[in-house]
Amino acid sequence: MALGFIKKIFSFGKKEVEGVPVEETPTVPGASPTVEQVYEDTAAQEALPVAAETAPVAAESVESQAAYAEPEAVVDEPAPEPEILPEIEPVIVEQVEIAIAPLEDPVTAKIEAAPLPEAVGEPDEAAIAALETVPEIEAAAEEPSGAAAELLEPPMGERVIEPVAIPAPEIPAAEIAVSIEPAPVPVKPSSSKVTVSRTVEEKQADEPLPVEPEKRLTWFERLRKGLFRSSQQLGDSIGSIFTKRKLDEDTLQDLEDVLIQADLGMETAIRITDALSATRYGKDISTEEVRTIMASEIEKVLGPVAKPLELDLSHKPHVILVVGVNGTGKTTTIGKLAAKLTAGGLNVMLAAGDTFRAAAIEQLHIWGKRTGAPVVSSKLGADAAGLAFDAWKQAKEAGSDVLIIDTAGRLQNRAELMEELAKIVRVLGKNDPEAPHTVLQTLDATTGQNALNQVEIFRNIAGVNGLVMTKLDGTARGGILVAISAKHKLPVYFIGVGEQVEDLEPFAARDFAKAIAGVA
Ligand SMILES: Nc1nc2c(ncn2[C@@H]2O[C@H](COP(=O)(O)OP(=O)(O)OP(=O)(O)O)[C@@H](O)[C@H]2O)c(=O)[nH]1
Repeated sequence: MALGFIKKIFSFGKKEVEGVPVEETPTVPGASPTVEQVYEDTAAQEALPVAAETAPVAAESVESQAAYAEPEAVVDEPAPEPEILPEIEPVIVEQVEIAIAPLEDPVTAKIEAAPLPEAVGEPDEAAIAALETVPEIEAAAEEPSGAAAELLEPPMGERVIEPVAIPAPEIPAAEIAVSIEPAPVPVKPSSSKVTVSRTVEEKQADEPLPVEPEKRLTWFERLRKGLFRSSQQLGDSIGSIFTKRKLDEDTLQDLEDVLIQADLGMETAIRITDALSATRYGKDISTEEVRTIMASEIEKVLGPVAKPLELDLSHKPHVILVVGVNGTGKTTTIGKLAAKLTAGGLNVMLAAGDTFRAAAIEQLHIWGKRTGAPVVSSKLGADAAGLAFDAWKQAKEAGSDVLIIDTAGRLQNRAELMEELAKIVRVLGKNDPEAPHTVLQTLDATTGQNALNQVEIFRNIAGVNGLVMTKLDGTARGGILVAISAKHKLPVYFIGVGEQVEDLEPFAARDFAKAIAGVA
């Protein structure tokens, strides 16, 4: 990849959603295709290296790769789920009254083979029961006395043929349908009734068809679903404010309170109420109109921060340090991001800077295998800053384009841990005064107001210069991102909308604003 001192900007463009125009990604003439171009190529996406076998062999210098050469099972091959089979219970569907004739002719039972959906697997008790009963019925018919007499002249006036277990291998139950037909037998005139459970055949007709695997929602559907609850609550509150009331000082004040409660922040709340009063003061206004103006104002706040991630590849490696509170999705985001970058043809190296948790190191190795990115790690409890320093050297030697460093999650109020983070930043600067070039903070969308404080402190300590909001597919409260954007104006590069490798999407202001406001 031609680099030199040319500053190449790699940006991840936005896909057009519901009529939103695609933003053009600036490219340098003659430069290699941008990540956006490659990423948007579906074939390239599909060719995303996932299996460990497709991963290039990690650099020899990478420590502990051997230690993490786990069995295949560690990587993302889920064990096949046992088939969930519809349980068929014997049900007496219909009672058939049969006049029993003298026992001259046999009562027959017929077994028919009929293909069933694959989903049926276990031997059906009623089918087995009926099959088991056949020889008994036939035998009884040949010998009218004894067993037949018992079967055909039930003492209680009703008879249910009882199931008897038979060995499954002899009867491929998945392919058997059984019907027991009392006719064509001349039967004994009698008031006796035989109740036949025509269970299996009848029941099959009622059985649900094989269920198709659930269709995965698109990222935008997951975003909407994640924000649905909060946008619905917002809509309900707005509806209750404006029912039979005009837009006046009181309703505007009530609306402002509701918007603040939805984490949108004072600044944006005032912005929305100002926009409303400018055009609709003293008039009736519907919830839909309020929602539409709200979406438009939120988009104005988010538009300037919805930016593609820029990689300055005149620095080799471009260092991305990923920081944030515990469990906000740092490691997962690193894995997703590495997948995007490697799919775009970049050489990526990962560094397991969370030296506190063995599971975190292991998790990063798994992502490394999936994405074909070598992972630098050290033993548990090692100095994280030292690890970051070594990782940079190894990335330099290996000619990596990008080094992504994971860090231990920490609460922003843990001074000693925050100091450790500051040390990582300082140490990286010894190798390359401008490193880390990108300090990415992950924010959990299910967190409310606290996220504002998290950004404040991580920004001061580690120089955060970009954000990723994760878990927007959960029960998310996305409003806080609006407040953070209004206050910090930090670029928001991506949103996380699931746990899978492909569930990282470029942040699109209009989509997000509409999802929060609940506008179609
Ligand atoms: N639903 C959903 N889950 C996510 C998303 N991103 C991360 N997660 C999950 O959140 C959990 C925590 O993610 P991690 O990547 O381990 O978070 P972390 O910040 O590295 O955690 P620590 O190392 O403990 O600080 C995991 O179960 C992830 O699968 C997302 O966008 N959507």
